[in-house]
Amino acid sequence: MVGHKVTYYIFTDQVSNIPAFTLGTGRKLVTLEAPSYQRWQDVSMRRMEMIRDQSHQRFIHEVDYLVCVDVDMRFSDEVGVEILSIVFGTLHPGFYTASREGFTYERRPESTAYIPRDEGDFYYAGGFFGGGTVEEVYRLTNFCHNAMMVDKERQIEAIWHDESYLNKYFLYQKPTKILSPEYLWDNDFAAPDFLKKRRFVAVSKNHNAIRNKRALQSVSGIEGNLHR
Ligand SMILES: CC(=O)N[C@H]1[C@@H](OP(=O)(O)OP(=O)(O)OC[C@H]2O[C@@H](n3ccc(=O)[nH]c3=O)[C@H](O)[C@@H]2O)O[C@H](CO)[C@H](O)[C@@H]1O
Ligand SMILES: [Mn+2]
Repeated sequence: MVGHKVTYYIFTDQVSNIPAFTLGTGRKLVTLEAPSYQRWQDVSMRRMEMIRDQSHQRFIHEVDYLVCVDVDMRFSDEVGVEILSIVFGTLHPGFYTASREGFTYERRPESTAYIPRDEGDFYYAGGFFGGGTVEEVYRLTNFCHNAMMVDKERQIEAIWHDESYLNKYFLYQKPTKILSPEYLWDNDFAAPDFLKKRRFVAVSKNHNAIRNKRALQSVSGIEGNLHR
């Protein structure tokens, strides 16, 4: 977004571990302290609540467009104002050629994220959406958080967590723009010839090791006990 003003809001429960950055012209970094959750699923899902609350309290007063991304991603080519819209979604790099039956939507009717087998156009990635007027991001995150809370009461959690609720939201509230997997790539997938640019790429990591580390820390008491 060269030539535009950009504020990076980083949610973290480890504020003191954020390294010093040298930011380009017009860039600003704001750290927002986030609560800790023991389960990685909750860490991921509770982002909806945090974004919703900050949209209302802060973002609406500070920015024109709000884009929400995973933290374990790297910009590796241009991502400009072409992404902006009223609200955008991004095709998941694992499912852009899949048929409807192949989408990993939540299929249990008991869940608020449920999508019937004869519905749904695309499978959207949880890691890049918004982009978005703050009002629209508020609506989206508010829907997802409330749906998660209903499911929590029912003791059910959607198969792909926040991503499943996002897909449910976009089923009936269609995004006004859809980004191609150039905008959310993962090098674990074989790249097709037509993928000319990898603009925003998942950092390779050992999911299990990281998730088990969280679980182990909670057993040893660093993050509280294992009760959930
Ligand atoms: C690229 C992409 O579409 N990613 C989605 C995919 O996750 P991923 O497989 O990419 O999972 P992930 O480990 O990146 O977790 C999702 C995100 O939650 C946050 N986090 C998670 C764990 C933790 O200990 N600390 C922390 O900060 C962080 O922003 C992270 O990027 O599926 C998740 C739900 O299952 C989310 O929908 C992600 O958006
Ligand atoms: Mn991720």
